Amino acid sequence: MEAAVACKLQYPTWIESERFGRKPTGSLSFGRRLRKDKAREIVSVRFPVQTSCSRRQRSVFVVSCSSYKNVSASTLETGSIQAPSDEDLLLKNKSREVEPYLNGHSIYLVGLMGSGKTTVGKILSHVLTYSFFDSDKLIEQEVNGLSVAEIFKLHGEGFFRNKETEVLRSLSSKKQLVVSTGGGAVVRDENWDYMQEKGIVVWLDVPLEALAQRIAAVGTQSRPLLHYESGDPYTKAMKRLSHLLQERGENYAKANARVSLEDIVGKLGYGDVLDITPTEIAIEALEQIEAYLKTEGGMAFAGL
Ligand SMILES: Nc1ncnc2c1ncn2[C@@H]1O[C@H](COP(=O)(O)OP(=O)(O)OP(=O)(O)O)[C@@H](O)[C@H]1O
Ligand SMILES: O=C(O)C1=C[C@@H](O)[C@@H](O)[C@H](O)C1
Repeated sequence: MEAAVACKLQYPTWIESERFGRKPTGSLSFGRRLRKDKAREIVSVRFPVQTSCSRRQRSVFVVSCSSYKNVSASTLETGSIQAPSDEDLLLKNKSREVEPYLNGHSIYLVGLMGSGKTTVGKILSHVLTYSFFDSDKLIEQEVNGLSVAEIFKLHGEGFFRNKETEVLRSLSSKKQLVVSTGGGAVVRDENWDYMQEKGIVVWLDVPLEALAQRIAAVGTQSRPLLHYESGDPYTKAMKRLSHLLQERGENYAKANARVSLEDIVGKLGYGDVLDITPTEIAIEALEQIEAYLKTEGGMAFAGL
């Protein structure tokens, strides 16, 4: 067992050096002699063949360990190693390409709750060196630090929507922002006027099943619009989100740019939208923003 633990601690460094030293596919193995019983410990690491279309370099590995006399290997560790530099570099390059077209305009992310507006928004703001704001958080600050769920409960949805419009108005005159908006911000026309005064609106279009899975993973407590449904968190989220998408689908579709996770799966050759990283979504967002800004309407908007 001690030997097993030692392997576990030692191998990540070894795997890393192998990974960069040679193509991380196929399998590798080596052994060493254990001092006490002179048994030979065999360690093997398996890397599957990589898909070349991926924007990231991820190697899934399986580390197993067995003694010489008992060759049935027990798996010590499975996992994946990611080289973030590829994705990060692509993101950086894309942002450099898009910046002149963007010309300082803000980015407003819209989409159903759980679509990743905050997660992706923070990545975009960081790479563009823009300021990040979450409109739900700004509303909470305005209302003495009450949570969105408490605001709904104490003051009602109408009050919350008015605060949301006030917050968007206060941001509308500013440039170089990335704003994660509330899921329902798209329903009021005046909110669109504020968002588009100096900003581009980007819709994160995520399949409902993926949204419901993400929301179920963190629970539905902080999301008051899901409280009316019955069932387990996944079922509650699915029911409510499908209604909301029916109600708001046309509004989301008014966005200047759409980032479809299903399209990304197709582009990158992945099996599932759950395989897409937030950075890959941020890259796609920049690509879609660039495509919009290269249209006649987009160029006129950005003053180019
Ligand atoms: N690409 C992704 N893959 C997996 N999980 C993600 C991804 N993007 C976001 N998540 C997770 O989904 C949850 C919701 O993400 P996030 O808070 O960014 O969404 P949101 O659109 O801002 O939600 P809300 O409008 O409800 O505030 C979080 O737990 C986050 O970690
Ligand atoms: O979809 C919605 O209407 C909402 C989404 C959240 O971001 C919050 O703005 C609030 O819970 C309402």
